[in-house]
Amino acid sequence: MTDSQANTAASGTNTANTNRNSFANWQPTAGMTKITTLEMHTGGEPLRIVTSGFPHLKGDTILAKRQDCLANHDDLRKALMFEPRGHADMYGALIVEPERPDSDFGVLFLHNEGYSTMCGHAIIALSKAAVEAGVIEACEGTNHLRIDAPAGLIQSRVELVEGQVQHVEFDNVPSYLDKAQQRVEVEGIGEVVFDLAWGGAFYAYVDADSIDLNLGTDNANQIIDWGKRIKAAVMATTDITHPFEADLSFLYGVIFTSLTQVIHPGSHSRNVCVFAEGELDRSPTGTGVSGRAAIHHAKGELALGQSIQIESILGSPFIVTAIEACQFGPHSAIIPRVSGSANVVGQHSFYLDPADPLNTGFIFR
Ligand SMILES: O=C(O)[C@H]1NCC[C@@H]1O
Repeated sequence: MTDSQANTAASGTNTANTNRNSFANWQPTAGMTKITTLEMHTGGEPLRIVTSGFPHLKGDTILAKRQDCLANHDDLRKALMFEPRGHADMYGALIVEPERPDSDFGVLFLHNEGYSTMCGHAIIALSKAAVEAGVIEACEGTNHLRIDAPAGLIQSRVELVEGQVQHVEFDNVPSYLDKAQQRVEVEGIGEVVFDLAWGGAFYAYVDADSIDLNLGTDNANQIIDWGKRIKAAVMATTDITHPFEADLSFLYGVIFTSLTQVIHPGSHSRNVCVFAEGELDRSPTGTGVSGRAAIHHAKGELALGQSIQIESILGSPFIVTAIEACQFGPHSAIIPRVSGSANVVGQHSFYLDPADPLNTGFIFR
């Protein structure tokens, strides 16, 4: 008996003309907006790259385009990040025209609360995809990319061996320790000691062992809850000022670190980042490991040229190297170099139906 005969026999009379594959013939109705994406992850952290369907953004700089997106197209960010198309921990990248004449492209980073200033896991995924998709003309050996992010110019390199991507790394913006060993009282936790550092975004770094916080996957809810509480307390008590840009002067998240809770013998430590509206980074956080390198360098624990491997809540690794020292406004800074790996998981065609009451989505967090 064929599949279709079996189907007819099992389901009774009106199924003679049933074609179970005809769902694939569905076509959008007039008025629907179509947005296509390439779906990737870097060390487990999702990246939804918008490939078509997003309106052109106005502004000569990436920060101006970021403002335009927030003011005029924020519903599209929500539609792509929130359920039912995304989820509370979704992350996205929107490719825009660069602001520097010799850059390959510009990028805005999207998350559950708004638009971040820089994103290392996204840069790793975008660099790999740019080579594989032909965004730049790639060759065997080292391919160089220049990407304009809100926080500044990011230079990445993609190593191709026999047509396969073998290694991706990027040099971040100058990163520095802003305030060391600050103390804050946090409701439900008690006194928390943190370092404030900039690595393309501002984070409060808290030693998880000092507050008895388990950084395992089985404790994700408590990590998110404590991350949100500490973020609120730090924001209420701490001056956060980028040396050049008011638009970059905000606390993005809290990074819990641990030298003891590591699963790979090669790992120096673990980073678990809670950012935006309680998003939990599955990767070790590219901007976060940049801030870590700056902190360790400032404390005399990481020399120039020295690398450490930092693992995520999943154990996925990034390697960060302090490659050179520089001055960033009033701050002694370093340039961090970060490497990690990313994979493609799919491609989507999303539709927004004006008749859908949940068009712009929802999240539970
Ligand atoms: O890798 C990073 O830098 C990012 N991952 C999610 C939060 C940060 O933007």
